Amino acid sequence: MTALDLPQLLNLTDMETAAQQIMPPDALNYYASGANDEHTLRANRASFSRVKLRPRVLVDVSHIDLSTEVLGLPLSFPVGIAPCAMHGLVHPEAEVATATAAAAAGSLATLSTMSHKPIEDVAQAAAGRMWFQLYLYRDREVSRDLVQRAEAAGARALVLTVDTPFLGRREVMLRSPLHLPEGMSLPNVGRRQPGTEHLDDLNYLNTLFDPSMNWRDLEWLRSVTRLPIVLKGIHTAEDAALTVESGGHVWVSNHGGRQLDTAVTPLEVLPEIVQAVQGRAEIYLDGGITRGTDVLKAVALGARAVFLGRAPLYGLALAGEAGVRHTLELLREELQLAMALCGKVRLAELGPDLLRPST
Ligand SMILES: Cc1cc2nc3c(=O)[nH]c(=O)nc-3n(C[C@H](O)[C@H](O)[C@H](O)COP(=O)(O)O)c2cc1C
Ligand SMILES: CCCCC(=O)C(=O)O
Repeated sequence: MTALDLPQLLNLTDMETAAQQIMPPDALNYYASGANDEHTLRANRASFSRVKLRPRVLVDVSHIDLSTEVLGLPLSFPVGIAPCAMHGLVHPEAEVATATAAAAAGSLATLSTMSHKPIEDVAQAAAGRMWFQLYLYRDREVSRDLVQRAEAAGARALVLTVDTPFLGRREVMLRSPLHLPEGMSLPNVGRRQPGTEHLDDLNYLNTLFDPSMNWRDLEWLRSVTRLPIVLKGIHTAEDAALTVESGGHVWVSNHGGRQLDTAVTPLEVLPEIVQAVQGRAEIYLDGGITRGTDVLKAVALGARAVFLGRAPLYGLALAGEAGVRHTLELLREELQLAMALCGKVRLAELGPDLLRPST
């Protein structure tokens, strides 16, 4: 598909369907899968449609302002790109294309530890609009080096993923293991350790993560960086409170349904998390966002911004940077219209009164 064909794709689901028709089977299995029975994967999307909107009328909506700030960085609308591993499975420009698109849209890209492109190249493309996601390795020296490279390259925050002591059980991947194509190495992962030849690529990466990671490791992380720290994978008020006490920001996520199946969905726990945080930290959310109204609902319940996981990957698979741009622009247009139809002109006007919970 070329950039010229993109306007035929009217929404993120059209893009997903089109991308899935052209993606290599390995990439499709890896991107689309969730854990176990995929209940949580489906529930993430369903949680948005269950919440109904209470629009107000007779408001002058001729000018709508979608702008916001995350950790002091201005965003043209409250949507960023979540960290996803291995963009190179679907496009040779990989994370560089994604970051370029995010920068052009006035958005923000979070670079995964498991990227195909080096941190410095992506940071340059992101032009200051990049966060770096960290998987804490057993080998702390490797993690320290990654953190310091990200900081030196201009990352604006560190996103520590806390829901992945071990990778979830994605049965699609067990049936059809991922083998990275020859020459497609991950620059933030050193040479493969001898004695691991029997493991497929995902299972090998899994062995690098440190399952002993706990709250005390945040002190170590703080000692090696001055960047703000965001904890990604918070599901409960209890952990949100601990995050704030440790000086971090809260990213509500169940990893796109890829970790603990039947875990709570981000939208349904957002109210308890907002109450626990009490304005002391920023709160973000990801999982299942495909519509402007989804963004609106998350912001109305207290998220400062939301992040997209799979959707930009489908855009990238279809048309590289232009495809990711299209994903972001569709969502921006939908959000703008949803604001107008709700009688709201600024994000600060969105609150729980806009919503009617499911009965
Ligand atoms: C293919 C794929 C790779 C992912 N890789 C990472 C990763 O490297 N680090 C991380 O913290 N989260 C990772 N995630 C989780 C996403 O950051 C995000 O939480 C999730 O995809 C959001 O749900 P959505 O796909 O429904 O938007 C990955 C998700 C997918 C689909
Ligand atoms: C070993 C890479 C893990 C990436 C990840 O977080 C995911 O696939 O969900």
